[in-house]
Amino acid sequence: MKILLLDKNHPLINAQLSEKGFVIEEDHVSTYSEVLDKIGYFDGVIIRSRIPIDESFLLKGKNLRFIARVGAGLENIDTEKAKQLGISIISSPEGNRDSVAEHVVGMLLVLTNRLFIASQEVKNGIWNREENRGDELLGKTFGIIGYGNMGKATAKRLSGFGLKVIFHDILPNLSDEFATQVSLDELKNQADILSLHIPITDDTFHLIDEKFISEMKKDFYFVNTARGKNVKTKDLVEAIKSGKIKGAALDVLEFEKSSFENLDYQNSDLEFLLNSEKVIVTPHIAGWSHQSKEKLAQVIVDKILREFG
Ligand SMILES: NC(=O)c1ccc[n+]([C@@H]2O[C@H](COP(=O)([O-])OP(=O)(O)OC[C@H]3O[C@@H](n4cnc5c(N)ncnc54)[C@H](O)[C@@H]3O)[C@@H](O)[C@H]2O)c1
Ligand SMILES: O=C(O)[C@H](O)CO
Repeated sequence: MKILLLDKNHPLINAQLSEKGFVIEEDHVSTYSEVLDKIGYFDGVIIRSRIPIDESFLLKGKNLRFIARVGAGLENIDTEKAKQLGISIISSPEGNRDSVAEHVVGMLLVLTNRLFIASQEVKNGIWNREENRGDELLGKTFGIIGYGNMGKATAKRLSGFGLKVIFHDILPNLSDEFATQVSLDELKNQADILSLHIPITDDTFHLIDEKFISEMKKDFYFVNTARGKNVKTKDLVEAIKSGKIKGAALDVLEFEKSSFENLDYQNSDLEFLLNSEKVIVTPHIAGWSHQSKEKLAQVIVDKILREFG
């Protein structure tokens, strides 16, 4: 089989698949239309986020048998059309869920213990203990929306903190030893911390908006490592200003360009988030550890070999 590798990834993908007789072409530079011109020659494509796999792409790829995404989110792929055309979609959330879960815990502790602000102050000659008292996690309720790979891995990591972990998911009967499934209303009633772990779809676009936030019974901390577009940023900003959201840890932002490689900085809501003491922001790196780079690659290779080897 001929496979087109469209993004830079761990070299083990190319090495292991070549060894098994797959013919690999690596192309990290061609534009969408240049890729379209040649996609008909390939049996499989491996991507991260550089090129959208839309209907035109899939129709041009007459020989395509699979699209493999090095990562979890599949919003960059027209999965419905692929299904209709009998093209397999392979993703690799098992490869970056540990990294995401550790990132959530890390961001949460930084936020609730004011670690970043306190450290910056000391470095700037300010010794301010009173304003930098931490807010303990012990006894709080951590509410997860979306209990798949990322949500579950996060719940597992939190079990040692004395938190009650609850979650809401559209699929039933997912409770386990780490967390208890509740209705969305119940989650809104109980949660002191809200963490998103849902995909971005038409149903989850701007799920967190003014209405949702106002229905949260308590003031709460907010963590988002899912997608920026799950949140209506204007409403998030208002809730931080009003104190309803006590602090936000954001790995993803609505203003990311599609390649996840930069931000659209021309926006006043973004400006607020970047300047607010109550907000910490990372550049879409929750699933981007040294280890996940290799694990994601290995998951992709193993799944391709299982199906097509
Ligand atoms: N920041 C990062 O680096 C990073 C890394 C990995 C994944 N992600 C994001 O996390 C998302 C989740 O990944 P995953 O592997 O856990 O996906 P998953 O499919 O394993 O789990 C998602 C869960 O959300 C549930 N869900 C869907 N819509 C819902 C809704 N409206 N309300 C409640 N639950 C709903 C699904 O039933 C499913 O159980 C990805 O789609 C991606 O956007 C981000
Ligand atoms: O979906 C994922 O795996 C990460 O967000 C990187 O795209």
